[in-house]
Amino acid sequence: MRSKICELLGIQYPIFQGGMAWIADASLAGAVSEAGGLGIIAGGNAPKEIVQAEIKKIKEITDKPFGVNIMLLSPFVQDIVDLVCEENVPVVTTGAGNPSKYMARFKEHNIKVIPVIPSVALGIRMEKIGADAVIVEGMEAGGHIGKLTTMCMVPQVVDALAIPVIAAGGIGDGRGMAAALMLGAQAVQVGTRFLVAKECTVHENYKARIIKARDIDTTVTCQHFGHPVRAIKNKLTNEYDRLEKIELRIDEPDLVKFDKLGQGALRKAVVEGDVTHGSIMAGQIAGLIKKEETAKEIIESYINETREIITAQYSQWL
Ligand SMILES: O=C(O)COc1ccc(-c2c[nH]c(CNC(=O)Nc3ncc(Sc4ccccn4)s3)n2)cc1
Repeated sequence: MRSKICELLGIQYPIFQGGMAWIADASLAGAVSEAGGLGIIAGGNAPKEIVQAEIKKIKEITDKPFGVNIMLLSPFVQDIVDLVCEENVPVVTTGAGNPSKYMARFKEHNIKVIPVIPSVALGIRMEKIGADAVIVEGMEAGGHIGKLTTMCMVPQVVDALAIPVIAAGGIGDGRGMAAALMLGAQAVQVGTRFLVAKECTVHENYKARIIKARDIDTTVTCQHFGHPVRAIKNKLTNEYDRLEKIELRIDEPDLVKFDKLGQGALRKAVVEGDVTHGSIMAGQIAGLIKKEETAKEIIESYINETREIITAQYSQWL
């Protein structure tokens, strides 16, 4: 199962692992790349030396292609841009903002640049300034999200752009992957399913909450204040809801309260395992995920299920 994206990046399978902040380290990304997908190390909000250590680790784990995700809200974004150029990182994905100001620098260093886009308009702008492909991430995804769904945004971006589209958001098995390919995507990006990969180093409490999650267990906080984020409901999201109800009634809402509530929340869940007061960022597809598997088992199940659906089941509709 090869696509233009596989040729472009030199990967065996058209499956990216999402560069999830605080979560996507060399252990997870290295295992994904070794299994034939594109492992992606998270830049997140981390300083240069932390991300540099993960890049050096992944180069020891695999000689296959890998990527680094640059989260454009990070206070260290310029340092991470310098780092991916210095370390000859082959692929960069970007999120949570517009990477236009760094694009020339990436292209000078022959880096393949694949921005996450929340709309057709930004996709058109990214194509114009030289993006190699775009990741269309629907609001079904975990973490920081846009407003459109994967099902609606993918075909519209496919029609609007000539460069390849990678679909992300709500793709939890071969059914979602087959659907994304039918919508015109050349590959998929998977986040939530890789949270329960054996090589993922998130706290076991975090993994347990994903496995236990039902379809209705995620919610979106800060829809009106700052950056909308999807996570599993807990005391933290309840506190966000309480604050939002109060601040919505005020002419000049106090955004500092929301920043304070969110500070360190993801680390609290990922590292300390505090799934009551920490932020358990996860997508709506968490309800489909029932067990921990290796990255290799996850990737092979996506590929085998997608092949089965497109060859066997698809013909019944002809
Ligand atoms: O036109 C513009 O400037 C706006 O452009 C964009 C707006 C949004 C996006 C976007 C949405 N989703 C993504 C990719 N996904 C993500 O970036 N997911 C994330 N999860 C947790 C994160 S950590 C965080 C979260 C919020 C605040 C601070 N830190 S980042 N990019 C991309 C571009």
